[in-house]
Amino acid sequence: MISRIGLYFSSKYSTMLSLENAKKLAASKAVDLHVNCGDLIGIGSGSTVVYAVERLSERVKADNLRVKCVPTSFQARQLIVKHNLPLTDLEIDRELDVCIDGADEVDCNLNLIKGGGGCLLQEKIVASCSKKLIIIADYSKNSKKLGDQYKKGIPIEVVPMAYAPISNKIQKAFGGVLDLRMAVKKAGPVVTDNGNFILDWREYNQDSDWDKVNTTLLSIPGVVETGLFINMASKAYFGMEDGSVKIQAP
Ligand SMILES: O=C(CO)[C@H](O)[C@H](O)COP(=O)(O)O
Repeated sequence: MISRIGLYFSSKYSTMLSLENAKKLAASKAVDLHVNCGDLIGIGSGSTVVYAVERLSERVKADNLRVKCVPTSFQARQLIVKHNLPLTDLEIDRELDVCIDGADEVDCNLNLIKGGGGCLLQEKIVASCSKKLIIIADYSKNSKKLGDQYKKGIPIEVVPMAYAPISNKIQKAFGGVLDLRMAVKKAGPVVTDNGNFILDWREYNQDSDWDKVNTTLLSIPGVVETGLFINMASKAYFGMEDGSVKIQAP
C-alpha cells in the first residue's frame, strides 16, 4: 500500500527538493508519527538517521518527550550522546517499541538492501528486537526490484579469515562479482564495528527469491550477516522531490 502525505513546502520549495531536504522530510515525519512518550527506540545508522535524531532531540526539548535509545553502530551511539538523549542497550532493554533506520534501497515488497555504511549486523539485531522497523529515505532509494537503484552491491559481513572462500562459494552458487570493501584514508579493507570485513556482491540475479538467497548465504560458515532485510520493515517513508512524503506499507 502506498500513500502520500500532502505537500509540505509551499512556493519557497516549489523547485525540486534536494536529496538532503528529502531525507530530512522523511525522517521528521517518521519520528512524529512513530515515536511516543516512554518509547524505547532503536537508532539506525547513516546520513538520514542524523535528521531523525535531530527531530527526536527537538521533541524531547519542546514536548518533554521521554525516550531511551539503543544504537546500531558507533556512529549512532555518538549521535545519541551528542544530542544528550538517554542511552540504553539490549542487555538492559530487550524489546524495543520502534527502530528507525535508513536503507540503501527499498523494493516494492518492502525488502531492503542495507549496509552501505557497513553497519548491517547491529542494525539487523536491533531491528529484530523492535516491534516495528520504520525506514526513512530520500526518493532515490525507492525502487521496484533490488538492484535497480543501488549498484554498489549487497553488503555481506564476513569473518576476515574466510572472506576469500566465501567469495568463491557465493560466486559458484549464485554468480555475480564479490568485492572486498576497501577503506578510504586507511590502507586495506574496511573493518566493521564488530571487527569483520564486508563483501559487496554485485551483478547478481535481480529476480532471485531473496528470502531463499538470504538463508543460503547465512548458512555459509564465516558469513556473519547479510544486508538483505527481508520481510522486516513495517513501513518506509520517502521524502519526494515534490516535497511530499510517500509512505510504503506491506
Ligand atoms: O545501512 C546503512 C548503514 O550501514 C544505512 O542505513 C544505509 O546505508 C543508508 O544510509 P543513508 O541514510 O546515508 O543513505
